Amino acid sequence: MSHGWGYGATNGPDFWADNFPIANGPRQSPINIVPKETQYDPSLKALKLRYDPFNAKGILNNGHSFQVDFVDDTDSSTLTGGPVSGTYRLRQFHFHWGGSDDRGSEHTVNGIKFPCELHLVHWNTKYPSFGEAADKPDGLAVVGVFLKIGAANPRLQKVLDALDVIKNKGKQTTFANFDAKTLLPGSLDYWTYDGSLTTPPLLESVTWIVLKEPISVSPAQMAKFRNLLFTGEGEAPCCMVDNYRPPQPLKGRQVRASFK
Ligand SMILES: NS(=O)(=O)c1ccc(C(=O)NCCc2c[nH]cn2)cc1
Ligand SMILES: [Cu+2]
Ligand SMILES: [Zn+2]
Repeated sequence: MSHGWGYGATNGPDFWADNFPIANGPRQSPINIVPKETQYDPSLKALKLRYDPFNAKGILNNGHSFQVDFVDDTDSSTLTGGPVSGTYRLRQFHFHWGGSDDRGSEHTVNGIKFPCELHLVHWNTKYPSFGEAADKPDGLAVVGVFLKIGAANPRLQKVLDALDVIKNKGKQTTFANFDAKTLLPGSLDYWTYDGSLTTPPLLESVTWIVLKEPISVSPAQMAKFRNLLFTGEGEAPCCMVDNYRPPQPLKGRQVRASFK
């Protein structure tokens, strides 16, 4: 992906508004979630995530994170229920992480940063494709999962073991037969709010569904994330770390909770 934006001192989040003025829009993401200020909404449905491992396709270093892409030409890996109506198809998942365990997540809870955050990206099948859905107010639904330091998470291992071959920007490899459901915590209790992509083009098209329960990751596993490079082969190497946007103004938005 050749794009000028990044997370560096001269092209990071503070500069994104220069080329993407929506960066200062009314429904930007991520946000700081203050549980005491969220509103329990009994009308919110349970989140229904049905993922078919057969849909996993490949894993790519796109120069700002790495993503696992899914075949999304049928309704075999979907998100339904929760705060959304209709059917959303899983397109990809990716992560954001820090250079050390004290930072890395995009959403924060009571101002607390987690070392890493997983995003499972889905698009609304009322539109013909991801590209068509990406700029519609109800086009995307992203499930956010916090990772907190603890015991090594065996479910992450297959993803982490693939990172050695996609160290540089633009590298990709096949990634078959992966069940993304194994990355989810035991509880699907969530907070939800209307937001945006957290990277340029920062489109205000995302219904955010942030799970309350984190999954675990060990320090050694975090080191594997930090082994990736923002840079392409032959360029001066720059470690892929701190690829997170800080929380954005709530601007009057309500954050609803699916649980008491
Ligand atoms: N962090 S997030 O809000 O979940 C998120 C999810 C998806 C995209 C996305 O599809 N971006 C458009 C095209 C592109 C450019 N570079 C790589 N993909 C960006 C951010
Ligand atoms: Cu890109
Ligand atoms: Zn993301």
